[in-house]
Amino acid sequence: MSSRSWERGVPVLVEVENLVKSFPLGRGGPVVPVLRGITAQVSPGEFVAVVGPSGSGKSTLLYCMSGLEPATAGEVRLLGRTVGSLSRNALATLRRDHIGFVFQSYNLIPSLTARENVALPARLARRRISATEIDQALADVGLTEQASHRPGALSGGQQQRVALARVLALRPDVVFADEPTGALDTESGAQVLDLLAKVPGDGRSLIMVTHDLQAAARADRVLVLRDGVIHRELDHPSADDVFTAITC
Ligand SMILES: Nc1ncnc2c1ncn2[C@@H]1O[C@H](COP(=O)(O)OP(=O)(O)OP(=O)(O)O)[C@@H](O)[C@H]1O
Repeated sequence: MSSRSWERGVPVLVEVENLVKSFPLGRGGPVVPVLRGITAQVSPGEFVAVVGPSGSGKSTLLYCMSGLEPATAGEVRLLGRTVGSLSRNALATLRRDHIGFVFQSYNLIPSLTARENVALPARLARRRISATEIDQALADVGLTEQASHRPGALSGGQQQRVALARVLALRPDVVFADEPTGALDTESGAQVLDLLAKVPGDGRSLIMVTHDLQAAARADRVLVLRDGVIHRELDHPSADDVFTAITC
């Protein structure tokens, strides 16, 4: 890469350069490109939304950016480390210590209480996290009273807030969110979005895939994907701007 941003003294948390990702079309079928040369950077404190038509490659971009999916070609750097050159363990450690994920499906363990679900990743990662920190994470998402409830006794919005508390308790530098409000009603979705929107305010970055124009309009920057390339990039757009960029 010609001018690495951190070499110029500009902190960048996530950087992709000419990212290409291809998948085989069915078993033994031809390999088709889904991402066809994407270059983007995300700085600390930024909220970046990724929008675009269904199948344009939004989730694939998120998974490649976060190191969950290997790139077919091009470079992905997380906190200045080139993902493709890391060992599987080093990548897992980097993700564990710096990255958080929020999915549309909350992925909570049904047999564990909200508090236990929040504590689990830290325990698995052998990270010290106090009971006070766990309680604070649940309080931050407004679920103090539900701390001992199991997911089955919580609404979808509450479950997503537990999932968010689970991520935020580990204080990741970058939070990746894939349609985090996609399964929620308007009010629950707005609550989850309000909480997510605080992440960049705390100096961390939030990268969120969404179909929700209003949600995208809260981002500092919106990447509009079409057919696996960045079709438009918008700064502080309105929901109407986002709609126009997706459809035109
Ligand atoms: N693991 C995979 N194997 C094969 N093809 C895949 C895989 N993951 C994604 N694809 C294909 O890549 C294309 C883009 O998928 P992706 O989920 O990234 O799009 P998207 O923009 O997030 O779509 P949506 O808005 O519907 O969620 C689709 O055609 C999809 O079928």
